[in-house]
Amino acid sequence: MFGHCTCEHIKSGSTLNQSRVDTPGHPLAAPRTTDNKIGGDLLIDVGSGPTLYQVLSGCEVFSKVLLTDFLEVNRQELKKWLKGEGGSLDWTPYIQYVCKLEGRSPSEWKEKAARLREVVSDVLPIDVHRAQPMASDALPSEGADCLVSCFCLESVSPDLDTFTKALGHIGTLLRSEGHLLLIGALQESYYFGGPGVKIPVVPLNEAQVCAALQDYYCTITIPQCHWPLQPPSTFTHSPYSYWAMWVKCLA
Ligand SMILES: C[S@@+](CC[C@H](N)C(=O)[O-])C[C@H]1O[C@@H](n2cnc3c(N)ncnc32)[C@H](O)[C@@H]1O
Repeated sequence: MFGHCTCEHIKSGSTLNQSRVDTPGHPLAAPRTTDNKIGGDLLIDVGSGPTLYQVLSGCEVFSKVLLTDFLEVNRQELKKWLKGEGGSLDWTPYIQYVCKLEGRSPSEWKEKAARLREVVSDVLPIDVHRAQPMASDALPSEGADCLVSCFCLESVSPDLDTFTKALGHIGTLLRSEGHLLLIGALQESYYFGGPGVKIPVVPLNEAQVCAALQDYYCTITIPQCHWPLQPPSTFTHSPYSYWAMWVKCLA
């Protein structure tokens, strides 16, 4: 089954490490640390899983954030953290680290956690394989100002064609000229969601991802940015890099 990584896998420690945010020029920190003027009313995180690192900077520059996932168990984990319930994943070191990336004091982490809890308005179901991935009343008719999606599309798509279509489906959630912030792994064919839980991934190269994007999006505002996994990952064989791109959407 593609992409069914849950909080139990994450808690086992195999899918989460600081390399996901510990990266020079990490695009998730970029809204606050570069000249790129990304921000607005609504940010949707596509395929959140049970994780929050991907919206730790975005929550500062959007007034509303929607988290989404296919699996109820992941949505429940996110809701647990948002409600401050015990037993949820501890995001403190990540929040402190992102504060540092943003040039703030790590001691400001509590303010960031409070801001995140304030702006996340819901955690909703999504299926990127459907032409309408979310319920029609889940977002404003004009669409979101920005989408972020991390390690989702390639891990839930069995082949390039499905990946490409999924990119088009999520584009329907985005307003005209909104931004898509896409992060993923290149040349990855599997990752370990937990000990012994091998999850298949469609291996993609940069040219394939760019071609798929060009089917639906335009104006690549920041070209692709590659960075090595540091430290080398124990949960994937993806050789050297994650991949990121910011794209403006066609109407
Ligand atoms: C590799 S995980 C990535 C999670 C998170 N974004 C991260 O960076 O750690 C892929 C996520 O996609 C979700 N997923 C599986 N099938 C999906 C689908 N058809 N549509 C949207 N998300 C799906 C899984 O539940 C899982 O949380």
